[in-house]
Amino acid sequence: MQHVVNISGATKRFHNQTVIQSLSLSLPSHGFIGLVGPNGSGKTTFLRLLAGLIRPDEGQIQINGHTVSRRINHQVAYVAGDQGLYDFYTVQEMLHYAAKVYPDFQPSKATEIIQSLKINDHTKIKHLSKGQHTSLNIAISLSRQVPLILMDEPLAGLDPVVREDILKMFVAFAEVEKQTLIVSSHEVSEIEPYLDYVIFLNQGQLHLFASAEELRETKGQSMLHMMKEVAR
Ligand SMILES: Nc1ncnc2c1ncn2[C@@H]1O[C@H](COP(=O)(O)OP(=O)(O)OP(=O)(O)O)[C@@H](O)[C@H]1O
Repeated sequence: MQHVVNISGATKRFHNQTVIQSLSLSLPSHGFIGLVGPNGSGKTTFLRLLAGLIRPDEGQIQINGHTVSRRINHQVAYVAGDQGLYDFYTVQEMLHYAAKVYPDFQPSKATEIIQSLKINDHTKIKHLSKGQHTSLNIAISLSRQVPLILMDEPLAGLDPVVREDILKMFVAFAEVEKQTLIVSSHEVSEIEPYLDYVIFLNQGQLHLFASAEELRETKGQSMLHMMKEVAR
């Protein structure tokens, strides 16, 4: 199997707290991966390490053979909260900006996604609802031809209708046959049906990395159930 991510013995500490502990893991070069684990298990830190926003104190992280640093953003799209959009732009101006900044950006795909979301592209970013704001941010990432897309809790704080729209957007527009999409979520049962693989973190350690199908068949229990067991 080809791997897009190779992590070997990665450890990350903040002050004296070890947040990611001797983590080793290789991730396939395509598929939808759910990153789950109890609060404080290190999910955000894990994604920030992959995005090159922070460095491991020990160990190695490589994406397609390149050691991760801030310059890795030509290989990685990263979505976290409200970051990345400029309030004073219209949606259309934001897409033009993305096309300038990211050589891999596909404007026609972005336009198609925006239309499917029924967002008017003349609207100023600051006038978008929270759901539209998040959806636009995700749409921009899904329009990049990068091997790895990372999303930190993209469903957090959104109502069920918007969450479902975002999940539909993943299904319709993520190119999981040639890209790897990693999405962290507390809403495990909500994303579970869409997943190809699951990364389970607990107290900064890799509890489990497995194919979702295998888990459903062999464990015969839901991921939510497993997460509750681990958190106990
Ligand atoms: N920049 C930082 N400085 C100090 N401590 C940090 C920093 N970032 C994370 N931590 C600590 O690392 C631990 C893991 O945090 P992280 O946000 O990675 O977990 P998480 O699994 O994403 O949590 P949640 O599910 O609550 O969002 C927490 O105890 C947190 O306080």
